[in-house]
Amino acid sequence: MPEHPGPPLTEPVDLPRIEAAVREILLAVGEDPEREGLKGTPARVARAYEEAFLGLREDPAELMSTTFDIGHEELVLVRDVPFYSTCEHHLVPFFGHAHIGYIPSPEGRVTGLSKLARLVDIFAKRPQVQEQLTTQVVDALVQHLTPGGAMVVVEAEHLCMSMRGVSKPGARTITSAVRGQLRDPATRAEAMSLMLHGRPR
Ligand SMILES: Nc1nc2c(ncn2[C@@H]2O[C@H](COP(=O)(O)OP(=O)(O)OP(=O)(O)O)[C@@H](O)[C@H]2O)c(=O)[nH]1
Ligand SMILES: [Zn+2]
Repeated sequence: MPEHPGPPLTEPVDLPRIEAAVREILLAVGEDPEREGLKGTPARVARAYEEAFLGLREDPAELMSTTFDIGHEELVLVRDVPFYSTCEHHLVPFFGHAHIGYIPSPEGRVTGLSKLARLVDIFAKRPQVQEQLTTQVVDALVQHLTPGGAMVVVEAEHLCMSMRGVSKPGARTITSAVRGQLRDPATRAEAMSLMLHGRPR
């Protein structure tokens, strides 16, 4: 599969295959998959992965097809959108908040605010790295809304850095991706301060 998002997958998740794999993992760590507490686990994990990777089967183009003719050509910003994603290196969660801004253009389109939050979920619900999540959201805005500018900032904690490995709970990673007019330093600074103003440290 390409690193960059391809078309949405049409085949459903192969739940029995995940179940078999989870059973193998349990056996490999020395557990008994037949014991009472673990009996339903492979099936539960399969459903949990299906949910965690829903975004592989969702289409950003379809989501962004609801648009309005509002005639607003100033910054639109939705901030503090919570998300949960899955680190593609360790298959453990990373989670936090996304801030999404864009400047509509006369030749472009304005979409519903909820669609910006849904767009984050479409890309978060895939095996991901934070940088790629950030650029995929901003590039989808550019592709589907043809805005004057677009900017996405993602703040997240990675459980692969908190609960294991380097063990640094509380460390937060901030990534940003900026396109078009929002690359102008003054506009970018304004958007960034609106995105991060008053956030708890
Ligand atoms: N750039 C980037 N790195 C990430 C992200 N999520 C996890 N990582 C890093 O991916 C790296 C994988 O490193 P490896 O050395 O292959 O794996 P590892 O031995 O498990 O590394 P440690 O996590 O340091 O124990 C780690 O440094 C993680 O912190 C992400 O979203 N973006
Ligand atoms: Zn990781």
